[in-house]
Amino acid sequence: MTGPDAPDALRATGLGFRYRRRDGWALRDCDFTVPRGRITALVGRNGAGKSTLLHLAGGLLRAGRGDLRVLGAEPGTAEARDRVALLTQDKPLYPRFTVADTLLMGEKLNPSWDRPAAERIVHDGDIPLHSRVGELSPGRRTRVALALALGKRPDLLLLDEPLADLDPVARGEIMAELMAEAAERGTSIVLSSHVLPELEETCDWVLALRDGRAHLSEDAEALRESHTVLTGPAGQADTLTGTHTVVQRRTAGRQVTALIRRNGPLRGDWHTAHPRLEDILIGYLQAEEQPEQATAAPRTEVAA
Ligand SMILES: Nc1ncnc2c1ncn2[C@@H]1O[C@H](COP(=O)(O)OP(=O)(O)OP(=O)(O)O)[C@@H](O)[C@H]1O
Repeated sequence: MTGPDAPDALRATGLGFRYRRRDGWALRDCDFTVPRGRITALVGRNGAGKSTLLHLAGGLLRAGRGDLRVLGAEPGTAEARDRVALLTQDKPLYPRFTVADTLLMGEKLNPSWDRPAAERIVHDGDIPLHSRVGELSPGRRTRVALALALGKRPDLLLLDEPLADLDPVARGEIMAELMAEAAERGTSIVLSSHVLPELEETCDWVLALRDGRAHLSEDAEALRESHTVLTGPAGQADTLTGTHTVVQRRTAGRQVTALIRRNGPLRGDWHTAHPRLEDILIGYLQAEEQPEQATAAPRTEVAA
């Protein structure tokens, strides 16, 4: 289904998961939605639960608690498998297959296989079709795995740290490929990465996990617009609490710098700056506690 009533790319309700050999929950009480047609940055510190979430969405794991839907379907069902492609960090490929064999396998397994798209990704990486997959560099293996995932022409593409092994040129090319895929076909893409600067221009939705919980799931532009970096005398820092959400605050001598989510006019004498998405995400990921929440106050634009 397409159009405004189409189901979300991801919808989690009270989602929880725990590994058998681990105390505690890898994911817990997760409630979030990721709309269709977005390129979503899935971010979080090491161990936050990103891979676990992608494995659940790809149907490799089953939710222990709550519910997760992919494009309205239960992950792992035939309906979801046809429409969802997952590229895991270990990029499972047959090492003894040649690249050509691998693409042929993709073609045989996927009725909607797009051979030109898959071959272009391999070709752009100068990867000879007769090379054995096991003899390729990790970055080139990533490209072949991406070719398999994109060649399937999925409606939802889940990528677990696809950029990690790629050189900077290849990272740029792959990100451009993903943006074109989303723009031309409306493919929803969820991409976990620690390379925050590269997400800035590509991603238009952010899903941030923290200690297994969904911390933010929000439009990237709305995040940029609602946050401000303030610098001013440390003595006036108290004017922020109670009105704004203070995501992060650092005091150096008599000066304080704070990243806030604005929730009303600013009081006091502040120098203000617009943060980059990267700064906002680092602010949320570094914050030791949940951000100091504002008490309910009317939401108005910043006067300063
Ligand atoms: N196979 C497993 N068995 C037991 N515990 C696991 C397993 N895989 C992950 N975990 C644990 O689950 C939690 C979430 O891990 P996960 O790999 O999902 O995090 P992540 O955000 O992807 O981390 P990273 O950024 O380091 O890849 C961590 O505490 C991790 O140690």
